[in-house]
Amino acid sequence: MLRIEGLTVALGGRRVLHGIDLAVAAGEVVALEGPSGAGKTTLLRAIAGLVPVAAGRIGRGSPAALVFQQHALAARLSARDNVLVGALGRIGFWRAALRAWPRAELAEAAACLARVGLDGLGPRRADRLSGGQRQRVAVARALMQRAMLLLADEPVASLDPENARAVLDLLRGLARREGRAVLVTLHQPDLAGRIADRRLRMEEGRLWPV
Ligand SMILES: Nc1ncnc2c1ncn2[C@@H]1O[C@H](COP(=O)(O)OP(=O)(O)OP(=O)(O)O)[C@@H](O)[C@H]1O
Repeated sequence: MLRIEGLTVALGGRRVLHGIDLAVAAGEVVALEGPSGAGKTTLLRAIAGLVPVAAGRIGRGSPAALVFQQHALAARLSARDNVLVGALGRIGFWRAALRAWPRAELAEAAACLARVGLDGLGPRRADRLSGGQRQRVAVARALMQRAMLLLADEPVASLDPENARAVLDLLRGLARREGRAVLVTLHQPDLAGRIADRRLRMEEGRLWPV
């Protein structure tokens, strides 16, 4: 699903990633650990096509969807409308702005919310959801993008242990049941051990097995 070879990225004139090699298979969960500033976020952003690549190549078997740790939702929009943002690429800006969502997209958004355990919470404003529920909406939006490659950057950093486990179990289930590839950065080794098939450590822009 993802194959990276010799990926080098420079930001602000400084090399941040040094010749990264990494493959993630369909159905696999890979956890990225490592100190702050090591380059984990930069790697996910490069895979998503958000930062320029200085050297190397990134092969994707599917579009990638990013799930951020926080500030990921439009606070004043409903959970459902936040999920529908994931369909913007298919629908186009003006139809979305006019709220002229095709019926099939509305049904798909409801199904995505149900798959993350938020059945019935579609109409609720994002800022009236709990932290765990918000993170589930962010995952539902990634599903709405129909991405088979999920890139989750500290998806549970702001959650209590119980909600953190629930969100990670959700990501793991999406890999297991639906064959999605998941690359997730995590600060807590215990959580990485719980979710990951494989754990990697990033230090100063290089990857090592844990
Ligand atoms: N836009 C930018 N311009 C210049 N340097 C940047 C930019 N963004 C990040 N960096 C630098 O790149 C390095 C890697 O940052 P990155 O955010 O990828 O680390 P990280 O491992 O995700 O850290 P954290 O765990 O704190 O999120 C850091 O030294 C950072 O200062």
